[in-house]
Amino acid sequence: MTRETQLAHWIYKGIDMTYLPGSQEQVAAGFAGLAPPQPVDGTAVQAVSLVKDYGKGENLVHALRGVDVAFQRGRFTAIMGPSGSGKSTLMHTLAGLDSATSGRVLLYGVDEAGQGGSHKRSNQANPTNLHSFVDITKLNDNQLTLLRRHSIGFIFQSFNLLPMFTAEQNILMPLTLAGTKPDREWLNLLTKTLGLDGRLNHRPSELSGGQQQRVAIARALISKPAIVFADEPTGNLDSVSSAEVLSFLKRSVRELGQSVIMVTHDAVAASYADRAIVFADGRIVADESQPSAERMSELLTRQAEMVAAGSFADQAR
Ligand SMILES: Nc1ncnc2c1ncn2[C@@H]1O[C@H](COP(=O)(O)OP(=O)(O)OP(=O)(O)O)[C@@H](O)[C@H]1O
Repeated sequence: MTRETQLAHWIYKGIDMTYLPGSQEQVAAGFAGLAPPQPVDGTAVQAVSLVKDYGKGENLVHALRGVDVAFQRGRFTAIMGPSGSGKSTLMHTLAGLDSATSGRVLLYGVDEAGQGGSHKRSNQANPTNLHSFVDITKLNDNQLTLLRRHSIGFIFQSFNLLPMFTAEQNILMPLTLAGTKPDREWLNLLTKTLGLDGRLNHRPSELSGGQQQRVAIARALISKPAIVFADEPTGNLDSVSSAEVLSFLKRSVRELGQSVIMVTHDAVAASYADRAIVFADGRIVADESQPSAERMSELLTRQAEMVAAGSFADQAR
């Protein structure tokens, strides 16, 4: 089982999905004793001095070396960088799938029950209470489960749909597991925007790769999450399906007000984003707005050359 499949299993199928009623007290414990952060207008999620080390002694690896970055609401951000630079670690730590060694991860627009703000009642993702936040590094496992279920959407490279269920059942899975009724209007808007009308009764094996990924996008958006994380969402798709999926991700940001952070190796995929961050050796080394494929290729080539020249070798581990 790959790490990605394990994560998907954990999020959508595993014991972690045992229904837990979302009580105020459960999650409120995660807010106790927190100093207010420096609010950055329009921030969806923010890493503050985020450090992640793996292993110990000779095996110590500094995957994140004190990362400070804020991701805006209603924006599409790409994270790029050479293999092993820390992209997945950042995403997993921001999403509460991996614990931080030190630092904070502030998720904004989430109320004290970890269930998102007033955006839950509208067809837009933007919460009105911009300054309500949770430091997810302070939450326990049950609190993180609730938070992920209600406020975070995930899109994986290998779709991770459940083969025995229809497209509609897969889309509704996060709500089914949470014991929540679907907002039919939102479901209709999502399936229409994603071009899934007429495909809802099909099982994953009856859908193309691109269609399966669009079902996975709808599943990620169905709970109107505060933030959506996409890990190489086009990694298993041909160029036509990739372009389709990236256009839908862009539309979900433009038209549905969603906030998307995508890890990708593909400079063309990054060019669909409003902003692209380049990672190297656990640090941000470039931050581009309105990235072009050419500019991102150039930055990635430069980083690859630095890795090949051993520029990070003295800091390795
Ligand atoms: N569970 C783990 N245990 C030990 N080291 C790990 C673990 N996960 C990641 N690392 C190490 O942390 C560093 C960052 O890894 P990470 O997977 O975040 O990089 P990445 O940029 O996402 O790479 P890729 O593009 O290849 O997926 C690497 O040196 C990696 O070997």
